[in-house]
Amino acid sequence: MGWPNSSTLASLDIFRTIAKHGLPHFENNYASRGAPIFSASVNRDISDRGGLDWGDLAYVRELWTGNLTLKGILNDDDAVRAYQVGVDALIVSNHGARQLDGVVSPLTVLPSIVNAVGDIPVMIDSGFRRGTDVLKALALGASFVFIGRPFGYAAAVAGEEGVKHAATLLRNEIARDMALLGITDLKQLNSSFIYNQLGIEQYR
Ligand SMILES: Cc1cc2nc3c(=O)[nH]c(=O)nc-3n(C[C@H](O)[C@H](O)[C@H](O)COP(=O)(O)O)c2cc1C
Repeated sequence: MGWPNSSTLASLDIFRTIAKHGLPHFENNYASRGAPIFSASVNRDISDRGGLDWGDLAYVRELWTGNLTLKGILNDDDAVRAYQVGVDALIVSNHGARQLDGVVSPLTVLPSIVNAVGDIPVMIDSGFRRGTDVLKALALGASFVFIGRPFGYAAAVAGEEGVKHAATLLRNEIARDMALLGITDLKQLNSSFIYNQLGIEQYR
């Protein structure tokens, strides 16, 4: 198979887009056109999101009619604000504690966020490693639990087989833990499965 000829290339959407708008470029910081996206020798500035605010979320909501999920929520006020803007779901997350030092653990704030915006799915990630971690989050009201780095590590060690193996370990742990808790369906989980040592109101 040879290199596609020019008429094949022109029929590809990506080339039509590049022809019309130029090479893709980051525009989430400044409106001015930055460095080309394909460059080995450029200092990028994609870490400062200080220019983004709730108005941007409202704008995205206006433009995007599909499902909109907002990730990175860690307190009730932000959850309620996002809900009022019209997001369809939230992910309570500190991005794996890889961003701000000293940030709160998502599991700690989950019950209160679920309490604040209970009628949209509230999902969670950051630091979930074992079957019991997943079950704790579900018991505290999470609709879904995401796991990041463990699958990255599994892929690094053994590729697709590694990821399948990691998923199997987790699935087996969850099944065993459910048996140990005496439940047959995840829907049976609720906050009464968590011993509320601190007496936190929203756990009840
Ligand atoms: C290498 C790496 C890059 C990431 N990049 C982003 C990102 O660009 N945006 C984002 O919202 N989260 C990002 N995350 C965070 C993940 O989406 C996710 O929230 C986190 O890995 C979940 O925590 P866990 O890895 O402890 O399971 C990144 C995580 C890793 C490990």
